[in-house]
Amino acid sequence: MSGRLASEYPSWKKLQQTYDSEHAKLVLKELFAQDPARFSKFSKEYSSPDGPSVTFLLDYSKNLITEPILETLLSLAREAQVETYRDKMFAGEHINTSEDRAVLHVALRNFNDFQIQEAGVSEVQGVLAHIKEFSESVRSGAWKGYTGKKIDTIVNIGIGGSDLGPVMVTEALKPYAKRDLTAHFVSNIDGTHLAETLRLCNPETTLFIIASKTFTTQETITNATSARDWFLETAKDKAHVAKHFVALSTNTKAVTEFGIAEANMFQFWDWVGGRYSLWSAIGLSIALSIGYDNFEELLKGAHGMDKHFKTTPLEKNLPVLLAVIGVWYNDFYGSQTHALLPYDQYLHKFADYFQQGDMESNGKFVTKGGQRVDYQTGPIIWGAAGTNGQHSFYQLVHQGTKLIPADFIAPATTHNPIRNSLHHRILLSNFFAQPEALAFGKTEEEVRKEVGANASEALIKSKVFEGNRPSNSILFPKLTPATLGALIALYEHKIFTQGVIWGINSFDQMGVELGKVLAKNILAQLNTPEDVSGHDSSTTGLIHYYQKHRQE
Ligand SMILES: O=P(O)(O)OC[C@H]1O[C@H](O)[C@H](O)[C@@H](O)[C@@H]1O
Repeated sequence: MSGRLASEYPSWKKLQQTYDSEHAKLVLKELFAQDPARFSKFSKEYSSPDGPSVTFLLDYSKNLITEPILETLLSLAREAQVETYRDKMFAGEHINTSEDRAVLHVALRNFNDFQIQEAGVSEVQGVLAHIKEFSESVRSGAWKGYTGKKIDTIVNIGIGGSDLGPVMVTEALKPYAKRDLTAHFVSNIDGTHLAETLRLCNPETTLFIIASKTFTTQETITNATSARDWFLETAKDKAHVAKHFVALSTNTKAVTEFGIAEANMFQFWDWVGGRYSLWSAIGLSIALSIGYDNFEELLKGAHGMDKHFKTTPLEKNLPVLLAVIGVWYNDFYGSQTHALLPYDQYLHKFADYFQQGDMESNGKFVTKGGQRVDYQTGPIIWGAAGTNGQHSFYQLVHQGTKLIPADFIAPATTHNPIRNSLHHRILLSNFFAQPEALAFGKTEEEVRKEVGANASEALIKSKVFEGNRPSNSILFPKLTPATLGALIALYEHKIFTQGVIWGINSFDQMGVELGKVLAKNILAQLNTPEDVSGHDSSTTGLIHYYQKHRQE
């Protein structure tokens, strides 16, 4: 984040030399055989420094690293001044330089530990009190709809960071949810998303939460306006909007212009990045679903991880360890992607969430100083809940030609111990088996023994697992709100650390602008073929084909 090219650091050069001369010798099977203490050297148990108890085990021993390699990776983090930039973030310095903004999601979950000077930070507690009061009144039934009925459905209308966090967390913490308060999330501008959701809603008992930091996002404002039209078809009187629409935003003017009173607005600030905003007012749907106390546990769990990140030496600092190991694969092994594989159905949106969290943060080719990087930055993040992925894409992860580092994530205890936790034991046996299979594979010799003398050479080769495919494993006692908070913060700080090493600004998102501008221009040209101008022949041809075939 200093804006320097990472490839100029002495440790980067050393890592390149190490990779060139040693990577062929980095064989997990041998590394484990040579060192019986490998697991204890390369695993760490996290315990929350204070607040609600959170513990988990991070096992990073199945990575293609040795102690000297890890030391050099940590030196790289030091040369890139990760600690200095971390402290600048926590102090409220404007490290988002292109937008001249502080980056203070840590202030949203700060329970009086960090002293942060920035406008708005002193208002955080007031907004939390507003969230508490409002969510309790909706959940208790004290808040009534326009015909005097209690709210039984909430619809969060938002996109990107104003959608993905609330969806992921409400799904993850469903065991804590009020089951008679149904939560829906509408994000896509495709009218189908709203139409299919409204089919499930009763205007008398539905609360719409319009979530948009800017309150100018085309999808959200269009969906919100259509939802209001739908509501008024039944409710008729505009005065009833106040009981059924609230806004989560930084833009008071646009919210009031939309017709939502300031009293029904939950404020946040420009130093909350969209993809880091679930901890802010954007988390209202979470608080409504799981209750304010659980929402606060989520914040406290994250705060514990913030303290860990802020105070722990780099060699024991879990987000930093994940970050530098990721850099090793991304920049030296040439891995293009990183898979997030939670063995927990409740975490089925975890990878979706971190697609934005990571790829919008670190998908940048220019350093903070404006130089084109000469190395890879953010990986492609993807994944799915286990064991589903095993029956679709794991074939490629095991035997394909690409190296795909993966994080396996699982709870020791399930919220649904059906058949005496039989399901969970089967699930976890897979959680243990997959990293083992990836790391150690199956040799040709082993295959030969198994298939017998008559098997063809081709069959034997096709059954070989080369192994040596790296992974991290994260195992925690149970998926509680605080544990989830800590896990999310773990990845947030991993992303931060990698961004600093790569010298990029992880907190702007210029790359989403061009498409928006072009779409606006095209929208004005869609009516008639004569209006279509200024495009290449492909774009023109596509628009003309649409104009010929649409039925509206
Ligand atoms: O919350 P909003 O202002 O509506 O923004 C919603 C989303 O849209 C933008 O395009 C950004 O890329 C995202 O970072 C943001 O989360």
